[in-house]
Amino acid sequence: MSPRFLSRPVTIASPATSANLGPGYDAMGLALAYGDEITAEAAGAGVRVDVEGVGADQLPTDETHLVAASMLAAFDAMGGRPPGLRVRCANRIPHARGMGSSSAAIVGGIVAARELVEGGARLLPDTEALSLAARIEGHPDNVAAALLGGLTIAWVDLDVVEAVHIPVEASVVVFVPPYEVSTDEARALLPGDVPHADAARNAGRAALLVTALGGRRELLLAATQDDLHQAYRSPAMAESFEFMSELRQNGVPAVISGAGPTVLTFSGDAADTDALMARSPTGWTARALEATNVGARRIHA
Ligand SMILES: Nc1ncnc2c1ncn2[C@@H]1O[C@H](COP(=O)(O)OP(=O)(O)OP(=O)(O)O)[C@@H](O)[C@H]1O
Ligand SMILES: N[C@@H](CCO)C(=O)O
Repeated sequence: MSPRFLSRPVTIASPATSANLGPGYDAMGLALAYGDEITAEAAGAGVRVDVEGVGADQLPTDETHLVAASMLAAFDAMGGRPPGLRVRCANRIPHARGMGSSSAAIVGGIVAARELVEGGARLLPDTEALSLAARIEGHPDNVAAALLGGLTIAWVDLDVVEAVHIPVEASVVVFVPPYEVSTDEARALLPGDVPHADAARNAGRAALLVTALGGRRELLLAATQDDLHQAYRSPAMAESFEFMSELRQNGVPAVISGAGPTVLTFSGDAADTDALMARSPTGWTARALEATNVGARRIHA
């Protein structure tokens, strides 16, 4: 039976996310208090998307737009689509930089669709929304953090994606370079196999990271060491890899954010944050951000 669509527009705030956090490749994600807003309404006929901010004049304006496509997939999962859909995106998350722009679009779209359907939360609960979002994105780490907020650890059993949400307090600085690297390009650089010793080391560091982010800040440098993906990807992001390595040599817990090329550091008090911001390479944008324990959510109507 086709669902009943609500007539009022909804606005969703969808957070940026940093995946991997060093050793947690394809599993760990952290939601950041910075993001995009999506306003959507089941109205008119056909699909129309307006974009302001990042991606305006570049992104499609029809049903192939990632937010619209994710909304349509969510409507299908809930039993049917409305005759028309109007979407307005106010984008702040930079694209193809490793800050989870595609996950914010996918999860924001799914949550918007859910809010436009009577009983949407029952028809598409978080458990199912997460698997749907991960299917669209191709891996679960960013979408889990975008949906649930906080620090998330996601895993996949057959086709079902599950995740735990761990509330955290964390301050970070993101250093966004002026160049893009798409996730597809960064994933294509990874080898099919890795040495057993590297995998074993990563497992230990990822486990340690949960404790480090739980308050044992002195462990963060050791806990963010990665041997599975960052170095393999360095040919596509040489400046980022070099900057991250230099920071780590100076004792700063720095990682490549997501699939890169943004570099993320965990920071301490305001003075530490200011000192880190001052190290931003010329032409890059440094931003001090807090983690948020809230995922994509309705903020108006
Ligand atoms: N708000 C958006 N609206 C529509 N399409 C988007 C939006 N954000 C991202 N995209 C699409 O996703 C692409 C970027 O996705 P990609 O997975 O390569 O990087 P990312 O999500 O920014 O980084 P990462 O996954 O490493 O954190 C963009 O080039 C665009 O095609
Ligand atoms: N785990 C993913 C995150 C980027 O979306 C990767 O590193 O490719």
